[in-house]
Amino acid sequence: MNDPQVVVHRDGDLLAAATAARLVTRLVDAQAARGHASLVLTGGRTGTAVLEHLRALPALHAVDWSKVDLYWGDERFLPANHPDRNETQAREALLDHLHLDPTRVHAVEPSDGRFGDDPDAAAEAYADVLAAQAQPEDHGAVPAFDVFLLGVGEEGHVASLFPDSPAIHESTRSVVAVRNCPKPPPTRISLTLPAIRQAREVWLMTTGEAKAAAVSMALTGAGEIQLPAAGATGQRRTLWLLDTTAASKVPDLFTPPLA
Ligand SMILES: O=C1O[C@H](COP(=O)(O)O)[C@@H](O)[C@H](O)[C@H]1O
Repeated sequence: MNDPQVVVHRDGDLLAAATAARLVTRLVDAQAARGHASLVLTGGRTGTAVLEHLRALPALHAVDWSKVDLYWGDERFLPANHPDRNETQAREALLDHLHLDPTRVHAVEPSDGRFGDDPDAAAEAYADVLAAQAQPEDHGAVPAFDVFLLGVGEEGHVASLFPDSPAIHESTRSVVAVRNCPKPPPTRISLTLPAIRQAREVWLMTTGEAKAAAVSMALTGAGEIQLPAAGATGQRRTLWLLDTTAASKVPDLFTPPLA
């Protein structure tokens, strides 16, 4: 497994702007290599801020967005177009302003969708979507995503994998229904750690003093059951993108002083 890399930005706005620029470069490189790219989106404040910055970036159009497969690492299980759905927020922040191929936008079923109010059926259907997109060279039940974006909760959750919840113990399925979440809404759909770990690159992004303890523990040997962010790693790269306050408890080893 690769060692995590840590990049610290002066504040949250700069972090979101720099991550947006980094994302354009990564997607352009993937398309140059294979003709297409894949990106897993996250909900939450930092994830949405990155998409807003992307929208304003002139280099945005260096990416051929019609050849980007978009997925969500987790979704709040709510009716279609609900303002709290991660999909709705991503569409408003960026996706509605791009020329996407709708067949490459892989959203999680809403609670008033094909499976009605049955999160297990919606989770199973999303696992089928991911399996259908996985290529033999991906060696797994989900695609080897180019970039998997993740926010990090104060208690160390990533996607909708909360500490010591049934979902964080999942070792075979790629997508699960999550109930009784400590953060509203209580019912969600989430990719699991085995699915996250299929990604080429995992980028964990967070800001603020309230996240500092979780970030520090994840980087210094916490177990993934108690601190799910500790188990979110990429095949080629695991990148922590932080502002100075979220990084304030990270040992110097990870954040060498600038030359
Ligand atoms: O509810 C969620 O929260 C996390 C973290 O959000 P943040 O606002 O603290 O950045 C997010 O990663 C997840 O996708 C989302 O469903």
